[in-house]
Amino acid sequence: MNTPRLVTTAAELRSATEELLEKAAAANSSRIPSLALVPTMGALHEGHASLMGAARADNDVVTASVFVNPLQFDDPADLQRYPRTLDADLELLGRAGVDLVFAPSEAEMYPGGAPRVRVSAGTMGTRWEGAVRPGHFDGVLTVVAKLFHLAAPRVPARFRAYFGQKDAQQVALIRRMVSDLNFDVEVTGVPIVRAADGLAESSRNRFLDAGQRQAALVLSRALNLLKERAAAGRPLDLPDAVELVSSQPGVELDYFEVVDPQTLEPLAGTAGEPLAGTALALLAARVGPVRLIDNTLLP
Ligand SMILES: Nc1ncnc2c1ncn2[C@@H]1O[C@H](COP(=O)(O)OP(=O)(O)OP(=O)(O)O)[C@@H](O)[C@H]1O
Ligand SMILES: CC(C)(CO)[C@@H](O)C(=O)[O-]
Ligand code: BAL
Repeated sequence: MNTPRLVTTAAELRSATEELLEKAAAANSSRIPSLALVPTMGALHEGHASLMGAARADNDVVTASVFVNPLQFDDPADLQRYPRTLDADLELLGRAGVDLVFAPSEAEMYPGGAPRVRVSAGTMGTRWEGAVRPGHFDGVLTVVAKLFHLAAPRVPARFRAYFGQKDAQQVALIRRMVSDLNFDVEVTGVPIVRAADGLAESSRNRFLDAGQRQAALVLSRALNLLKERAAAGRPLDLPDAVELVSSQPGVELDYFEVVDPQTLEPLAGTAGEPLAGTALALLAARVGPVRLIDNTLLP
């Protein structure tokens, strides 16, 4: 097993990145090396391992960050109980072949306290997850912008960043930020990893008991139903899928919509007509102590 190098300050991250990129450039002088950044909040699982695997397959140097970003939590209790498991995370990152782990303290990331100037996610960040967690996406984009600046190569290299499709609204917003604000980074979205029972892997799944987990399976079942209908060219009948979830005891639906995958605007005609083109079905629900999100691309 490779042991990743753990750095906790911006200065260490910069010099370790430069050293690894120079080594990669010397080992293969026929092309410029590539650097991958995989941002996480830790408590890593198979979903994260898949992100690391995608980054490892395509790049010379892979950096993962582990930072529970207080700016993106609107609920202090959620922030306080967010699982922090750095030792186990380092083991997983080692097995995944990650080179460098950036795990800064809050004081390192926000030396002056909460930043007064932030990236605004605009109206795209006030829908769906943003409606339920006000300010969440401003917090996400602000920390991601900072991580891009901190991790970016300062020697010639391609720079790529990897995010999971599980957080589909987050990936769409990060892509918009990169294009609207001219960040020099290529964004890759990695498919959702699910447990054998169909539940999308999430750090928060550990808070579900067996009955709650069983109830939560209705979410992926409802998304699959839409996927099957879309693949067969049949009307989606979204209200029927919404009813399937709403009638499951123990599951409280926050939203369930079919939207444009880039703009996240709702698509018309999701009840009676077959789908024209591609779409994203996305939902969030509260199950026992946790909020779960899930989505699928259609068809
Ligand atoms: N099941 C999954 N499949 C693919 N990517 C995932 C999965 N779970 C998380 N990711 C991705 O990993 C990155 C880090 O996510 P994060 O650390 O918030 O994990 P998480 O499990 O989504 O946590 P939580 O759901 O509790 O917030 C994000 O880009 C996220 O989309
Ligand atoms: C992208 C991210 C690491 C920013 O804190 C977080 O939102 C996450 O883990 O998805
Ligand atoms: N993966 C999204 C991080 C959060 O729930 O804050």
